[in-house]
Amino acid sequence: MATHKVFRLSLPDDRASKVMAYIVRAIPGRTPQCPVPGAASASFPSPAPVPGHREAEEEEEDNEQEPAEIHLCVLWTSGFLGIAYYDTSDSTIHFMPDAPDHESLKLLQRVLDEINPRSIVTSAKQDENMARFLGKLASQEHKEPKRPEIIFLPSVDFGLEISKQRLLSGNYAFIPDSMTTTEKILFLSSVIPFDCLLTVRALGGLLKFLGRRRIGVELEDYNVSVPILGFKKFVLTHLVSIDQDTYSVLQIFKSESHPSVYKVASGLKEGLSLFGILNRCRCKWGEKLLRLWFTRPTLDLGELNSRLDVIQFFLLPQNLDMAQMLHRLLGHIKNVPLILKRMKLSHTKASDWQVLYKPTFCPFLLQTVYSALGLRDACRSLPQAIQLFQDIAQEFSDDLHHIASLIGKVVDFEGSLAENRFTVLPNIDPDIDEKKRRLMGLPSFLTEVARKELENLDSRIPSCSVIYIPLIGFLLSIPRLPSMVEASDFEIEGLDFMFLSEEKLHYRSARTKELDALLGDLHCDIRDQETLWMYQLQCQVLARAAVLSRVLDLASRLDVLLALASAARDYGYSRPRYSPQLLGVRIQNGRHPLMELCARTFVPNSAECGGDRGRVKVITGPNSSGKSIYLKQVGLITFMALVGSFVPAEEAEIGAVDAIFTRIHSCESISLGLSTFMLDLNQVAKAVNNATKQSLVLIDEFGKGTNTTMETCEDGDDLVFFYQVCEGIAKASHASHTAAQAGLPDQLLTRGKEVSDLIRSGKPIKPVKELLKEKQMENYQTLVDKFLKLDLEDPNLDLDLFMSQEVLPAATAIL
Ligand SMILES: Nc1ncnc2c1ncn2[C@@H]1O[C@H](COP(=O)(O)OP(=O)(O)OP(=O)(O)O)[C@@H](O)[C@H]1O
Repeated sequence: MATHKVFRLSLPDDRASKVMAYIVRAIPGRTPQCPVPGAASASFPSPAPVPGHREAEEEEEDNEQEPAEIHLCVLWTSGFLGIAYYDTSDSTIHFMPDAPDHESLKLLQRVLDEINPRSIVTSAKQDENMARFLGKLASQEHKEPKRPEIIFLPSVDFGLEISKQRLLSGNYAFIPDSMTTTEKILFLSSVIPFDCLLTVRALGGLLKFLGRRRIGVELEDYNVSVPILGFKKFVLTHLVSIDQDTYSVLQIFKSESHPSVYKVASGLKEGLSLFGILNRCRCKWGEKLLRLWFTRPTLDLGELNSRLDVIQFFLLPQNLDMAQMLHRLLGHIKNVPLILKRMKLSHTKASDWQVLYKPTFCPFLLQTVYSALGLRDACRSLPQAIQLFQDIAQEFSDDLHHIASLIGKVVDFEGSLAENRFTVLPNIDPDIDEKKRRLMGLPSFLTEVARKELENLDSRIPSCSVIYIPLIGFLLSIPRLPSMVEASDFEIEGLDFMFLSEEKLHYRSARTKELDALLGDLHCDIRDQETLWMYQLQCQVLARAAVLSRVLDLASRLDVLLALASAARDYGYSRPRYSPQLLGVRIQNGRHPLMELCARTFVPNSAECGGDRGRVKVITGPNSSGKSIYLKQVGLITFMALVGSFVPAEEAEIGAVDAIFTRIHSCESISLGLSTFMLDLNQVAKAVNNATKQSLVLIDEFGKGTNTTMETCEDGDDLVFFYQVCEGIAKASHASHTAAQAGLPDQLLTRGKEVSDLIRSGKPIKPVKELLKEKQMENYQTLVDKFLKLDLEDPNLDLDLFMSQEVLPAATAIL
C-alpha cells in the first residue's frame, strides 16, 4: 500500500487560511519535525499509524508460512544411488554422495519417506528395477498428502560432462561476480563431490529440470534464473531403520499428515507426541532440524555423544542462565533464506532489511559471538572440547560483522518502513541528501505558490492547493463548486484541466509547468539513486550468503540442543550410554515419556534384553496391567537415545540397535483398508524379512485379530470374503492364507501350521530338530574342511593365526 504523508499549513489571513499544500508520497517520515519557515501556526495532523509497520508484521507472518516444495532427482545404476533435491524453503540444493542401495531401493524409499517430494525426476532410460519401483510409487493411492509427480527427462540430460558443465556454469547467489572462472571452479569443487559420478549426474539433471520448469520464478522475466543459495551434503550412513508404522504407534509424531521434515510451515498442529513434548525450539529452523533428527536416528556414536555433551553442558546449574538467554535470542531468527531468495530475485521488501538486521539477526549474532566466547571459556573446564561452540566461535566471523555494519550504516529503517521502499540514511550519498533537502523545503514553497495562484483565480474559488504526484508532476487542486455540473463548467481560463478526483478539480498552470521543469524529477531521481544503493548492498549480502547459511545451521543446532536440554531438565531425563558390543538394551527404572505426563503416578520399570539375560522377552499379565505401555517405553527410550536426547530412565545402556520394528495396534489401519490381522502380518513380515540380530522388535498381542465371525468360502486355492456377519463360532481363521498374502516366508508358514495343529491336539511343541541338526552338521563340516585344507608342511604356516581366524569363528558358530 502507498504511504501518503500530508502537510496542512494554515495561514493567518481568511482566504489564505484555506490554502493548502499537499505533498503526496514525497516526504520521508521524519521530515515533519523540520520547522516550516514562515508558517508560525503550522499544524500537522496527528500521525496516522504508518501502514508499513503493520504490513511488515503481516509479511513476517507470511514469511513463516510459506510452504516448502521439494523436487528430487534420482539415478540408480549397478547397486548405487545418486540423489539430489531442491528445497524451495531455503532455495538450497541437497545432495547425497553416491551410496550403495540394493535392488529393493530401501535407501531411496527412506529418503522419499523423509522428504515427501513434490516431483521425482529421473532418466527416461531406466533400469528395470528402478522402473518397477517408480511404477509402484505412482500407484500408491493412500500416499499422503499427495503422490509425487514422476518426470522422465531424456537420458542425455544426465550425461556426466554436460552435468559438470551445467554445475560449473550455474548462476549461484553465493558466488560473488568478482570471482574468476578458475576461482569459481575451485570453489565449487570444494562444495560438490565431482568424483561421485552418479551424484554429479543427478545434480545435472536437477538443474536441467529446475531451469525448464522455472521453479519459483515462473512469473519472472526469462533472464531471471531459479535462485540457488547453497549446496548441502547429507549422508544416510549409520542410520537406524524405523518405519512409518513405528513412528505412528510409538506416538513419535502425531500430526494429521506425513511426518515430513518439510511440513514445518504448513500449519499442521502436533498432538500429544514425543516430538511435541521435546520440541521447545524457538525458531522454525531449529524445529525443522529437530524433525530431521527424529526422522534420521543414527548409530554414529561420535555425533550422538557430541549432541549429548552440549545438552549435559547446558544442564549444569551454573549454565542455566546462559542457556535461557541464548535460547531467547534464538527466537529472533527469522526466515533469512527467504530474504536472500528475494534479494536474488530483486524482490526485496522494505521490511526485509529490518528482518535481516534490526530487531533480529545481526544483534543476535553479535551477542551470540560474545556468548559463544563466554561458552568457550566455560568449556575449558570440561574434559573434552565442545565442537559446536568452537564452530560458532569460528563461523561468527568478520564477514558477519561486515554485513551487519553495512546494513546498519546504509539502510534508513524508519524511512524505509514509512515509505514502504528502500531508503538510505543521510551522509551516505551527498547528491541524494541535497535532493531530499530540496524536497523537504517543498511544503512551505508550495504553500507560497498556492497562495499566489489563488490571487489570480476567480474570486468564487475559495481555496486551492498545489500537489505533487510522482510521474505526473505538480498540479493545482481546486474544490469543485456547486455550479460546476457539466464537463464544460470545469474549464478555467489560463489553466489546463487534467482530471476530477474526490470532488477536486486538477489543473496544470503555467507556474506548475515551471515547477515540473525545475523540480519535477526530484522524487524519481531520489528513488532511482536509492534503488541503486539497494542493489549494491544486495550484492554485498548475497556474496556472503554461504556464511549466513552456515550460521543459520549452527544456530538451528544450538536451538535444538537447548530445546532438548530444557525438556531433559523439566522431565528429569538422564544421559544414555552407548555400548556397541551389546546386542540389546538395558534400562534401569525407565518411564514412558508421554504416559508419565498423563498418569497421576507412573511406576518406573527396568528392562533388559540382550546380554546374559536372553534376547527374547515375553510379557504376560492381566488386562490393563501396563504391558503395552512397557513395550512402548522400551522402544521410545531406545529411539530417544538414538536421536541424541537424554532419556526418561535412571540409567540406559543402548546397544548397537540398527532398526526398531513394531507390531502394535493403531487406528490408522482402518484408513488403509486392511484387516487388523492382515496389518499384523504385514508388520511382522517386515520384521521377519528385514530384522538383523541387532534389531529391536516389539510385538504386542500378535494374532489378536485372527478371531473372525465373518463368513467366507474357499474357491480353489483362493479365499473369498463375504463381509457378512453370521451367527456362531468361526471354524478357521485362515491365518496361513492371509500370512502368505502378506509376504511371510513359506518355511515360516509351514511351521506356523504345524504349531497350531500341535496346540489344537494338545500335544507339546518341540523345536525344529531337523533344522537344528542340519545347521549343526554344516558347521561341523566347515570345521573339518578347514583342518583338511591345512598344509602342515607350509613354511609360512602361522598356527596361532589359523586357530584365531579360522577355527575359533567356526567353533563359536557350533556352540
Ligand atoms: N507403569 C505405569 N504406571 C502407571 N500407570 C500405568 C503404567 N503402565 C500402564 N499404566 C496405566 O494402565 C493403562 C493400561 O495400560 P496398557 O494399555 O499398557 O495395559 P495392557 O496390559 O497392555 O492392557 P491390555 O492387555 O488390555 O491390552 C494405561 O492407559 C495407563 O493408564
